Amino acid sequence: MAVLVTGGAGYIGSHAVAALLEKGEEVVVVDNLQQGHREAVTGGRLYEGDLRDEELLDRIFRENEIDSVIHFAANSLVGESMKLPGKYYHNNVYGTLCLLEAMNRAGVKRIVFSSTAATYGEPESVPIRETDRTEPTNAYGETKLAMEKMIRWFETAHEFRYVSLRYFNAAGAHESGKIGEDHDPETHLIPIVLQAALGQRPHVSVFGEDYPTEDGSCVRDYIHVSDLADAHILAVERLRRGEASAVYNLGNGQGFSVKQVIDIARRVTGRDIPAVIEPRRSGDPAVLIAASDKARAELGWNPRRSELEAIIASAWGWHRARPQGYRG
Ligand SMILES: NC(=O)c1ccc[n+]([C@@H]2O[C@H](COP(=O)([O-])OP(=O)(O)OC[C@H]3O[C@@H](n4cnc5c(N)ncnc54)[C@H](O)[C@@H]3O)[C@@H](O)[C@H]2O)c1
Ligand SMILES: O=c1ccn([C@@H]2O[C@H](COP(=O)(O)OP(=O)(O)O[C@H]3O[C@H](CO)[C@@H](O)[C@H](O)[C@H]3O)[C@@H](O)[C@H]2O)c(=O)[nH]1
Repeated sequence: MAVLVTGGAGYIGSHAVAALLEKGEEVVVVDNLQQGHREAVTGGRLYEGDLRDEELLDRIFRENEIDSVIHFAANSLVGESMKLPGKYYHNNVYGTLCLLEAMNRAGVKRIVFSSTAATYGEPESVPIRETDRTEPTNAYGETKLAMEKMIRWFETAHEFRYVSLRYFNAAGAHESGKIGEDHDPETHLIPIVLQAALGQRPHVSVFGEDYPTEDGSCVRDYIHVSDLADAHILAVERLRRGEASAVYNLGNGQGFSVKQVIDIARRVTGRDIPAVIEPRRSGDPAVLIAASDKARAELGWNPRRSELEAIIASAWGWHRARPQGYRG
């Protein structure tokens, strides 16, 4: 039986594909390569195409013996979603609807879903637990919450089983050095900081220093992409055991401000990284830190690369070896 990975040529998806292959799983990927890279798919079978192409999805389910789906494919940028909410509703919500309908037609009812800390919005308390209020402050988080709820209704009506994984901020690269983060344009903090360290950017912009945090910049919980990948394997195994649907936070439970991330990157790289204070980016909550005890207890998840220095060093290894990403 194969696992279908949507968005498997993207950053986190490609690391999940690598982890599945390491476990001996058969893997099928569908990706429209708008953000993904052919080279990032290190094995299995790749279909280049869009989730909203129903005929393609039916063909994929016909041509492969798929028992579970891991659904990464989405647009996922907080800032962009505030300018182009329609793009997010169309790709994320309608794309997920097409996927669920195709799964239902094919009788495939297990799904692991890439959800996000952005579903919570401004947290009611920190660290954030899965039972806390979900009130997104950006259109991206709103679409992800809608996708989670849509999957729940497919459980009620069609006996789907799901695991929704609400990841906090993914960072780092695969230990093989073969895959890592490469977005165009890049908007994520850690790769931007490392591009500045490489001299590819004149400076890093710090979006806001008037947040109610210790140094005024936003605080996030950074989690290594390979630790995230491991959680997906555990989630597929949970669904195969026939256990109940569930929602899990995935983070390290430690918050770092934008300024702290830049300081740690200066230490790790030994390079000067100029920073410039700029206005807030629309849609950003001040603080996002995970309580992940539930994933540890129920999934047996054990993140092994938790130190931010090690996470940044892992990303630095990739950026230094591949300064042009998959193009270089
Ligand atoms: N990066 C993070 O820190 C983070 C945190 C929380 C949640 N997430 C979620 O994890 C998932 C993966 O994030 P990522 O950082 O790897 O993003 P990414 O952009 O690198 O990967 C997404 C992949 O999906 C593909 N894709 C998008 N829409 C598609 C469509 N309609 N049909 C086919 N392929 C499509 C893209 O080409 C890309 O390869 C997303 O769903 C995102 O919302 C990411
Ligand atoms: O040049 C930059 C880029 C980012 N930031 C700040 O750094 C923090 C992290 O930003 P970024 O790396 O863009 O990640 P988030 O906006 O926190 O979102 C990521 O993390 C979320 C989970 O927390 C996921 O859902 C999203 O898909 C993923 O993009 C935020 O406070 C940004 O305002 C800057 O100050 N300067």
